[in-house]
Amino acid sequence: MNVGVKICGLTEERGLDACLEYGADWIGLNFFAKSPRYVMPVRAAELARRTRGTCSVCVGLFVEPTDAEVTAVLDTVPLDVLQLYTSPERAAALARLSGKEIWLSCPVSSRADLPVQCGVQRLVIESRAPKDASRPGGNGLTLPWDVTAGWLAPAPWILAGGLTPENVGQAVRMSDAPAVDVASGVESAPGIKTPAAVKQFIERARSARIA
Ligand SMILES: O=C(O)c1ccccc1N[C@@H]1O[C@H](COP(=O)(O)O)[C@@H](O)[C@H]1O
Repeated sequence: MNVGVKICGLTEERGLDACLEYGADWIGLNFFAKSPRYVMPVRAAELARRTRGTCSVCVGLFVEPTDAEVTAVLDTVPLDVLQLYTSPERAAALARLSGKEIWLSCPVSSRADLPVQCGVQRLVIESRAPKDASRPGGNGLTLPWDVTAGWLAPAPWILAGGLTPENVGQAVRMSDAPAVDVASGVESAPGIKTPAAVKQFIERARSARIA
């Protein structure tokens, strides 16, 4: 099975064009204002429109958003999916409000943290941020990849946290992840993706199970 790839935190065309050229399945736009990868909705709309007519799907990332924040972004940006850092109950409410496909981020540090049920379309299994971190993701931290081996996932899922072109192959093999997500691991600075790293990340994720 082909490993799906999401590249998250795009802020500029050069990085985005690399993601489209090398066939990223999902393009992440970050609407968490405290993130160095935050994009204003008007700018995000320009980037999202560039993906139309390609095979890549646009994902908007939100941290504990209000209804008004989500509605304002959706009024401007043609998003396909909402990736949420919130509770399952709030995710369900935002699914009803937006009518969009919902992904829910699940912070994981051990097997006990893995969800056994799920009311969303996809789970993002991600390293738990340190208590003093300013954001719940995008910190470049890995989780122990073998925690998901043998897990009966209640929904499709994606592995995130500290992935790089150098470690993504081992991460896919150890975790058995069907898809992977990267932000900081393919950047020269927050939000600025390196085309060669994007290419290498996608190639190595895709060939991980063949190697
Ligand atoms: O990237 C951010 O700044 C960010 C801010 C708030 C929540 C999530 C964020 N990023 C997401 O975190 C994971 C892992 O990122 P990394 O590869 O470890 O840098 C990924 O899903 C990003 O989209």
